[in-house]
Amino acid sequence: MMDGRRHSVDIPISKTLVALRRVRSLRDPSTNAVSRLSPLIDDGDWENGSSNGVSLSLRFLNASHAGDCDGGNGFSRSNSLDFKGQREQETAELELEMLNSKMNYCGISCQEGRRDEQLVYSSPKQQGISRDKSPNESCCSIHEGGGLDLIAITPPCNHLKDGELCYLSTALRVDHSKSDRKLLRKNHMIQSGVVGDLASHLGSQQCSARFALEQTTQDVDALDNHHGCGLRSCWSKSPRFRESNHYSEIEGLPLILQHANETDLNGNRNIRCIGGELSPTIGTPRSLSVKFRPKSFDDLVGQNVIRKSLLGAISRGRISSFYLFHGPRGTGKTSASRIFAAALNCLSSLEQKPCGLCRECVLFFSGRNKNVNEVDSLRINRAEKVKSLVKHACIPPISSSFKVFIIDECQLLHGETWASILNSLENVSHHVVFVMITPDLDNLPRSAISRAQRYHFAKIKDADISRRLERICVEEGLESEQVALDFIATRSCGSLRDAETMLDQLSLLGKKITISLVHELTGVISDDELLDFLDLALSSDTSSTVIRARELVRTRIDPLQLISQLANLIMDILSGKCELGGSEVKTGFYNRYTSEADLQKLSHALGILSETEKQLRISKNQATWFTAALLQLSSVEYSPVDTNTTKLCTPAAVSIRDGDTCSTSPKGGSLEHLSTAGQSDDKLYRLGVQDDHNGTLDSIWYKATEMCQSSRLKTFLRKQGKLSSVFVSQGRAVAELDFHHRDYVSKAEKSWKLIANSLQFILGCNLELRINYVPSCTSDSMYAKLKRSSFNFFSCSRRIRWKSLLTNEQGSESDYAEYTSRKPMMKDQTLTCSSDYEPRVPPFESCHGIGMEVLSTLRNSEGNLLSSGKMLLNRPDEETPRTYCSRVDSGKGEGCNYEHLASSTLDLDNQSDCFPGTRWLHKKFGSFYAPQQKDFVLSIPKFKCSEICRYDLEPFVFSHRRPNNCTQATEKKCERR
Ligand SMILES: Nc1ncnc2c1ncn2[C@@H]1O[C@H](COP(=O)(O)OP(=O)(O)OP(=O)(O)O)[C@@H](O)[C@H]1O
Ligand SMILES: [Zn+2]
Repeated sequence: MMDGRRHSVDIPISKTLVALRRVRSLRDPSTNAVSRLSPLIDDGDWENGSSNGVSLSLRFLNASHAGDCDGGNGFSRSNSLDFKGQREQETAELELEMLNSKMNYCGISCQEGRRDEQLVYSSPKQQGISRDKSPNESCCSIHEGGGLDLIAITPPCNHLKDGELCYLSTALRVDHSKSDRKLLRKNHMIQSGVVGDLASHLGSQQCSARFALEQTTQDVDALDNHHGCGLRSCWSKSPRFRESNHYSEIEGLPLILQHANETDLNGNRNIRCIGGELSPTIGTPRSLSVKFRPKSFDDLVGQNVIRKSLLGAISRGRISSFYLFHGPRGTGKTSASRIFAAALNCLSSLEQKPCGLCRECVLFFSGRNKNVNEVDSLRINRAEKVKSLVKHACIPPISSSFKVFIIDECQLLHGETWASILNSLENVSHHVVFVMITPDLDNLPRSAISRAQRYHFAKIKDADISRRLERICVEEGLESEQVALDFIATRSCGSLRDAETMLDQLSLLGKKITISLVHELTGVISDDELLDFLDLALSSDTSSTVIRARELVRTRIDPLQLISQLANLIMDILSGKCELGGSEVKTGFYNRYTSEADLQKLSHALGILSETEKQLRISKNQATWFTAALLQLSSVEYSPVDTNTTKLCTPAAVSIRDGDTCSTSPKGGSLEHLSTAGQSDDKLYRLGVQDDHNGTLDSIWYKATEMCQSSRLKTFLRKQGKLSSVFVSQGRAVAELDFHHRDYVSKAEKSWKLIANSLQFILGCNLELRINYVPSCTSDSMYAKLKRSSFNFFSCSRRIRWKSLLTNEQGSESDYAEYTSRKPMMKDQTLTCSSDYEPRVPPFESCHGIGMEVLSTLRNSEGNLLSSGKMLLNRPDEETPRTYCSRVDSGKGEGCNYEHLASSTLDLDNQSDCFPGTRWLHKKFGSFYAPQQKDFVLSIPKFKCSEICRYDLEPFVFSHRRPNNCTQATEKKCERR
């Protein structure tokens, strides 16, 4: 064993002597550690290794050191994993690469005892390649015709214990001859690479040998640190690394991002994990999320299917050339892409990849693997850049199995860039893999999406996030309350990065992470406080509610935040997420709100809050809106008949229409009394109606017409029009304006905007205006009936409803269709569809898919509400989308096909082309199903219907829950979607 370790190096003698001197000069003054080398060097044999060189063989001092290192079987018994299997090919590739680049290249390899061999690479100028095969010898050999200084250091591995890593480092000093330097400069090549990194792992013993050879125009030190091997004390510096990157060097621009710091950290941390030690060179990570970035698939939280699928692809060797990782932010897409890249090149024969030990892994995690590139998606938008990238991609990888391009935020790529990359996919080598990452799949070209293997990174479950935070707290030595971590998890909306960032911030406070601390930091109130507050708001104690609301707003809480907290809380209650138990406040609350009526009250409250949330976003006077909304919460009363509908066209309304001032407009009364006759169960209330109006419809109409600039119009409206009803409910008014002639209706519609604005001004709240044709001879009861069966969805104005009123009392859809106006009712209007939601089983269909009731509101370009309605969407499956809508004013669960409804209410000339009803809805809503997520946002792109009118659709905000009667089969469908 004494001679068992022998590093044989062939170098010119003159250079060798210089090298020796340099070795001594490299003594670490703090530890004097280089002195350990002296015996090695002293013990070295100088041999003539080639015709014009000298071979330097270095032996381990004694066999026991080596034995310590390899567990008694010699270092040569190291397990080099797959490294051997690929070495020959790689060797050839490396040689080729080096020869091509006219570089002198030195190779060092560490071998198993069975197949010890010495690989030496040299440029054509060099005198030869020596292969020295001597069992039980670990050799380093270098030929360098042009002059080479070499220092070989073999640390005495006498401190190794089981499970520790031992790094055998070889430091080489390479001086190129002047001519070589010139050559290098000429070629603008700076080459560095690790020729041989061998990590060995055998049983409980881990012994990793790492050889680094870096060849640059300057001196290069390849260093490694480790406790136990004493190398850390030998070399106090971290490895100096000069990135080699053909692509960026060719371009002169660093298109390929190298996260030097981060990957360094990664690398060090990875080594630390394996070896169980902290690297002394590690800098302090900038954040917890950087520090705890997953390094293996096992570290990836909550993405099990993706992990299995990617590992399966690797183990079966079925690697696609184009992957697309998409999903919400902070869910691990970037991390997974890096792990995948590492796993693709990992040399381990084990299933678990990346192993973190093999040469490729070590290179990768130290950020030195030139075959894994992160590309700046903005920069490659330039034609020449993408061309160059594609060119680079066409060159097969040299030393690794795969060349991987990771393009983050690929939604920023231009169409031409996509085209170039996609076109190149067929030409690139089988060993090139593109991993595109985006949080926004909708903004990618269809051609890209369809060609990629897509992986959706779902939001991470709160429980998983909480567990991860707990682990981080343990590792970081942070004291924390479980409930605080749970709260952070809930607040982070499925993004682990958000959660980690919040934890990071909290950790800076240097205190135990408690729930109150979290509340303080995030500016929210606790659940108990919130429940108390909700309780108060739902009670009729107006003054206490206002006082408390003011208090909260004045102190610390943002109204918008509070509204959304309240909405979330109500949603949790309605969905049964808040279970009985917990604090006293909670129990008390749940005990009080158990009946159907209470739940309805809550769902009404949810509607109000959601509406208010929208108002708050655009309002400067948030506190007022906030308080007004709170006061509305208590106004909602349970109506067992139909609590979800706003009564617009009821017999009561007819009586109002007739100016039943007794019941509709008491003296000096306010609008809240206008329509209460016969509907005591639906308490309507007034919002902002000015008191100087006497409240009668006639007076309102008079005031409104007063505002008309044109006297002709004023006269016309006063003479022919009649304000038949005004209802104010939940902060918005619905006004019905009747005309006895169709031509008048048309004329009035031309000025609908003006009328709506005037009424809005008078009433002081949002308004939905309906212009109706009512034949003068229609009786009240008939009128009421007809109105009840009319459709009022998306209506900003109505015109002829029933032509044959006198002959056909009931009317029919064909009548309706026949007399629906063929002219656009709105021009250049902005239609804003905002949605609330209430999962409801379609009343007219059994639940095939997901039923969802959507409250859609129509606003004008000023943001004022013109119309609102509820529609019930039910999409049974992908192939046969069916969308239904229930009429807002029917109240009986009547539904109609949306296509019909859309065309009828929107009154378009050519509905099939311009507004293809169901198809439109399907197109717009088709992508919004994300049942696995509780809340999601649907962004609807601008929808243009150029010939008829313009409708801009604002983003929808949905919260989705499944209908109660969703069967198991349906559930499965839901899941799939
Ligand atoms: N699934 C996960 N498992 C473990 N850690 C995660 C996971 N997702 C996110 N993280 C944490 O969040 C940080 C950021 O993750 P990553 O960059 O991979 O997310 P991303 O989905 O790519 O986000 P973005 O779309 O914003 O780029 C990681 O460093 C890690 O600490
Ligand atoms: Zn590996």
